Amino acid sequence: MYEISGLTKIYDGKGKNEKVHALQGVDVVIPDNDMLAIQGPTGHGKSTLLQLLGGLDRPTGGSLKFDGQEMAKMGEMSLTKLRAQNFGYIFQGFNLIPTLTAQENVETALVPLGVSKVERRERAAKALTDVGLGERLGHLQTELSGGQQQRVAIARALVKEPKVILADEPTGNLDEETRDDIFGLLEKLWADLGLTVIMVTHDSALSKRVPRLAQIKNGKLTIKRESKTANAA
Ligand SMILES: Nc1ncnc2c1ncn2[C@@H]1O[C@H](COP(=O)(O)OP(=O)(O)OP(=O)(O)O)[C@@H](O)[C@H]1O
Repeated sequence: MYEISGLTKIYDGKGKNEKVHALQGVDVVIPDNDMLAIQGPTGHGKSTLLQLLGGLDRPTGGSLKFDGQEMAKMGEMSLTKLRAQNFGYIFQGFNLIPTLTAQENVETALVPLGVSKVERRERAAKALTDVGLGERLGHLQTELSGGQQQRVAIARALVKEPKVILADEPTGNLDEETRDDIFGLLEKLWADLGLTVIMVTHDSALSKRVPRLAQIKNGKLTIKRESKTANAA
C-alpha cells in the first residue's frame, strides 16, 4: 500500500535558476490490489509520479510511504532492494534488448535479485507461458509483433513476482484490437495474482475500464472515480 502526502518534485529547468514544479503536493492512498489509471494533459506530471512510485527517482518534498517505509528517506541500497523485490515496470516502447531472445530479456529482471541461472531460465519460461508466449521463448524482438513484444515486457515485469506493476502508456504503441488484448491480460493478472496495478494512460477506452481513475493537472492529483476496493480501504 502507498500512503502519499504533500508529494512534490521540482526539476532543474533549462535556464539558470529555472525550476520545473512537476508535482505540487500530491495526496493519495493506493491500497493493495488497487487498479488505478492516471490521466492528464501532457507535461502535467504523470510520468514523474510513476517514476517516484517505482523508486526510480526521488521526491523533492512530502511523504511517499510504501508498506510503511518512507521511500523519500531510504538509502540507495535499500531503495534498490525495494525496487527489485516489489516493483515491475512496463513502458510504452517495451524497452526490450534487441540482441536478446524473449526468454533472455525476461531473465534480465532476475539478475539483480541474485537468482541462479537455472532458476532464471525456469521462471522466465513460466512467466512467458503465463502471458501466452510459451511457444516464442527463443524469438528476438524483430521476430515478434507489437502485442507480443508488450507481452514479453509484461512477463519481464512479472517474473520477479512483484507486488506492484507500474505501467507508462502500456497500450500506447498498439492498435485497437491488440490494446484490448493487452489490457485484458493485465486485468487477468491483476485479478489472479492480487497485484496492485498503476498505469498512466491517454487512452479513454482504457480509462473507462479501470476500477479507479485519477487525473493529474498542474502537478496535482484528483480522484475522478473510486473503486469499491478503494472505498473499503
Ligand atoms: N528529468 C527532467 N528534467 C527536467 N524537467 C523534467 C524532467 N522530467 C520531466 N520534466 C518536466 O516535468 C514536467 C512533468 O513531466 P512528466 O513527464 O511527468 O509529464 P507527463 O504528464 O507524464 O507528460 P506526457 O503525457 O507528455 O508523458 C514537464 O514540464 C517536463 O518537461
